[in-house]
Amino acid sequence: MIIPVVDFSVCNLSKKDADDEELQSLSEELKTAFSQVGFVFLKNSGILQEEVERVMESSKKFFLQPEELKKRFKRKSFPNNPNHGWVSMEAERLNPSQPGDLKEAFNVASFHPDIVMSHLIFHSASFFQRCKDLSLRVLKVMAQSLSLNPDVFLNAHRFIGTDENGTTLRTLYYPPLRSDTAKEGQVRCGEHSDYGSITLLFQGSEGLQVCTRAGEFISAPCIPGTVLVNVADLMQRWTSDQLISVRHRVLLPPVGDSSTRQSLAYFVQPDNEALITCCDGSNKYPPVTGGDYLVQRFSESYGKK
Ligand SMILES: O=C(O)CCC(=O)C(=O)O
Ligand SMILES: [Fe+2]
Repeated sequence: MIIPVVDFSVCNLSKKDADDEELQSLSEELKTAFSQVGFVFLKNSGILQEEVERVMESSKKFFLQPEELKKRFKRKSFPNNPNHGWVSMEAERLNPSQPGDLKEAFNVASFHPDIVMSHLIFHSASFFQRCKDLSLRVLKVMAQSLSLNPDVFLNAHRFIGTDENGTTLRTLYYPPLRSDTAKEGQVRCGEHSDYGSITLLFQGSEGLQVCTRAGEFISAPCIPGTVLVNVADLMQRWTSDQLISVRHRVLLPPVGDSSTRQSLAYFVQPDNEALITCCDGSNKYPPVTGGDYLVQRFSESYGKK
């Protein structure tokens, strides 16, 4: 199995409307990718490599600062949005059965005026908007690909970028490390599937592994200029398992490799109040609101140590 590369030109961010015929083949390609692999690379989305690099560079400056300074931005210290802020090394375990992940992260989840406008947030605010625009385009084609009302997913994503919606731009920093000093079972990012509707991922270098339907992990290549999009758990539930949310992880670097790794993940979440019911009317899963589902999933990855 390989992750397909699909040309998103017809819905490129610089374009207004797509031609129906061209949309038809794009939606078929997306449906095949999302129902069989769960992941797809989009090329010609409109988001440029320079934009990605700018956010990664300003993020790196933030992460290289002394711990004392970063602590001032700690996650859970922003009253408007408890998810906003810095996540320190080993604070999070995406696979709760393993030790804490060897990564740092900064969640950009709120743009409230009283949130300190650091350099990082300044660059990430415009990137957040670009990712929002792209996500809405992807969600629309996804609905079309399942022969649903094209607005069915969009109607539940009206408040991205406000405190009524949990969508987060997460900048991830995996510092250099010696694999032989890691704890037993410890990795850079534990095996997990994402929580929300879809995730956009921009990798600075290779390292991500994706689980196939046969249960083996394959390495996702790093293809500059593309965006890797995956289906997340709530979308799988919403589509009664027609689209699949698959597990993925980032292992330790090979022995002797002391490079840093960076990535940007844009986790798209439905609005807190949006009620997610199986779109085929099957009621295979009970309805749940976007907000309740997210709170439940967060409690698992930051749970008891
Ligand atoms: O860093 C990566 O490439 C993946 C990170 C990831 O899967 C996540 O944070 O959910
Ligand atoms: Fe993930």
